Amino acid sequence: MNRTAPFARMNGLGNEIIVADMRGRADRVTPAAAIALNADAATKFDQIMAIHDPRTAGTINYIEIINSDGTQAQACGNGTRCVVQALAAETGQKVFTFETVAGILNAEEHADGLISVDMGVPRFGWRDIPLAEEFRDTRMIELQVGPIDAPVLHSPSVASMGNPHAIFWVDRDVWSYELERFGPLLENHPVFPERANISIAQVTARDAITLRTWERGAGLTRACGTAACAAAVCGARTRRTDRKVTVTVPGGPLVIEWRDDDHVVMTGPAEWEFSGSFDPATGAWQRDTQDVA
Ligand SMILES: N[C@H](CCC[C@H](N)C(=O)O)C(=O)O
Repeated sequence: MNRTAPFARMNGLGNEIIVADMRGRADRVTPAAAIALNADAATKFDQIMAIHDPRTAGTINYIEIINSDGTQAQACGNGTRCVVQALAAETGQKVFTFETVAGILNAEEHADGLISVDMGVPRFGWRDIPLAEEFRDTRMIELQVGPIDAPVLHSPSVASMGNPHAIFWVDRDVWSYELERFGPLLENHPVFPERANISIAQVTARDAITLRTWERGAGLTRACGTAACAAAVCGARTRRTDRKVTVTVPGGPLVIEWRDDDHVVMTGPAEWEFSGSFDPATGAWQRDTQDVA
């Protein structure tokens, strides 16, 4: 087996993604390789989307998701759009069915280049999020954090899109909160036994949310697709928003629709940056010469 595997450096609304082509290989991207790639400014990433051979009939690939701290994630919306764009460019296919830890995802690249991913169904039970104790109403759980000299975050909605999310609703500009200070405290709060992605959401219309996210295992990112989905379904559950909303994250807008069949469909862009090859065991990499501008 060749020591190195191809990769594409991409982004989904600024969420920095490495799409690693692990097809035809028996090995996996190691946490050490992820941490080494993230330590290099040129390949610093939020998530690695490792494309493996299919594990379930009817799917074309199994996608393993690794956060920049080396931990595994069950779902990644922006990264899935990057995988779709990379495979569409390679194969000419426009419709895809992937398997991830969170389940089977269907996706499509549209003629305008935007990509829609069916992110599956949201889960709201306290055991599904998961939470460390029983909360009967996950539309709002009692959780408070924040020093007395700053706006306090409290009473989040919680949901799972395969990965855990807490959405703190605010009525001030989302940039007026020190998410870099509160984020790690909340990510690691004991109420979240598997940690959690922490978002601040401001509803600006029945069909519009502004969102910032401190991601589990990655920190502040310019976009979090599953958080946008979680904010959309929690907005509808708490009657703040309709079931189709535009969620504007620092990197740009995502359109999220919580369909009547309970599936959540996210639509947005993906962008290729450069390609290279890397050693999945160590993270040593080199850029492809032909794409150097
Ligand atoms: N940090 C997340 C995974 C990536 C989510 C985000 N990048 C997205 O686009 O959904 C977690 O550990 O659950």
